[in-house]
Amino acid sequence: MAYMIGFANHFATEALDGALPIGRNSPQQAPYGLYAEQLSGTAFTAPRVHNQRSWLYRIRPAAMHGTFAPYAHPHLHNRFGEQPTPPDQLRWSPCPLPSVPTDFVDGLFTMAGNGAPASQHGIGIHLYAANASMQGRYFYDADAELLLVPQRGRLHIATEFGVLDVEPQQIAVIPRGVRFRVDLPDGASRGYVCENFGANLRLPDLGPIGSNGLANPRDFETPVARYEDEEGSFELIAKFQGQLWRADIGHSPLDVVAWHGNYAPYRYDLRRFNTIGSISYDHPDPSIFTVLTSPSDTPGTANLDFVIFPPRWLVAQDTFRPPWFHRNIASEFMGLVHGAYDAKADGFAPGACSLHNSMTGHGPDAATFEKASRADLSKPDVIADTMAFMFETRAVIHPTAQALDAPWRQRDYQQCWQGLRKHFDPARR
Ligand SMILES: O=C(O)Cc1cc(O)ccc1O
Ligand SMILES: [Fe+2]
Repeated sequence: MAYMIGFANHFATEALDGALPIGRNSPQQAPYGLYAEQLSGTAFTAPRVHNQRSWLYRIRPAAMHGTFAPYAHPHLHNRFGEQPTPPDQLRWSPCPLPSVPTDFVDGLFTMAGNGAPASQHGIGIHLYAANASMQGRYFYDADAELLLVPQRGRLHIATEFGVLDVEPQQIAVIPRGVRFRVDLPDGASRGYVCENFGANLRLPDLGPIGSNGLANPRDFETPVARYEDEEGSFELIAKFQGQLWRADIGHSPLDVVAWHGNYAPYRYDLRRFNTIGSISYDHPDPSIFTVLTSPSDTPGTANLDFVIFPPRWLVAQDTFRPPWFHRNIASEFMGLVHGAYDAKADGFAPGACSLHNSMTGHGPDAATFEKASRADLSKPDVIADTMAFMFETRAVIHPTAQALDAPWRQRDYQQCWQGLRKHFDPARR
């Protein structure tokens, strides 16, 4: 068994029998000559229900590496709102795949974001486009928990805690600080990354839905311990306070032989989401599709909601079934992993993204509106072959200058609503 099941369980796993000390975390001498090390993902004194930490039993402590020096990355940063943020609807075609060897770290491109790592709120939204596995280099993000949404190609993510294999329509979450290496078994690969500077992602409350539904805890998978005992001239890349740093490291930091605790990476297959919708009338708010949420200090007003639009039946009667026209105090960054999105007939291909900021009007394009307002509602409509998602956040999402200037930006995006005809006729009810 390569994975253990459950969301934020207290897991215990060892790659060598007896590597976990029994009955204490920090014995005078840990088994096999391992070093004991705690990794805390919440304040020591966070309420027990939210407290997350793990104990790692490793060949060398995480402190062993050279001095960090800035690592120049041309496209990755957290400087949001440096230039005016337009209230326009924004959309981008899929970003190009690299033409020269590029690994996951070098292939990151910052699209947008809000807040800041220093104040531990907000998010950074990035794309990655890469074609090479990380060779002799390891990465960690001290600023954020990472939500990875592959769109093309699988990711083989070797972490301190074990290995996560994810393919498009699955996601991976790497907690803040966890070191990892990304291998690309399929070559040219692409996807979305959300850096969550705020509270760690958790499952939303279900309220009147009851004790089952949406993303079920059993479907989250955390890797069993696996270690590398390797020495060499390697590189440790850190993201700290919005920029990258590099240090020499003489061994693989993925040297954890055993670990226990509830702060660990996990994966989830979006196709397992239990999608709930209206079986009478009206299209519900998209919060019904929340997979994971990062709460802010204001109840019900998330720092980040990760929302998906999976395959589903539309059966509502006397209802415009696709997403409605709307304006929202929250800001919405969307992507498409697979298939087509039911609010947009054209222009939103897998790998594309869109940004509808606070109070910016948006909704179905003209073609979708015309079709859905005449659809035969006596028949249920099944939306198959689709997997769109949204990073929704309470604060305005500032696109970066490089995103606004990107050649793959669709400067004519607004045109998709210009064909909406005037139907108003005071003589007709
Ligand atoms: O804007 C969008 O396409 C996302 C969205 C979908 C939906 O079903 C309802 C609201 C909403 O913001
Ligand atoms: Fe929306």
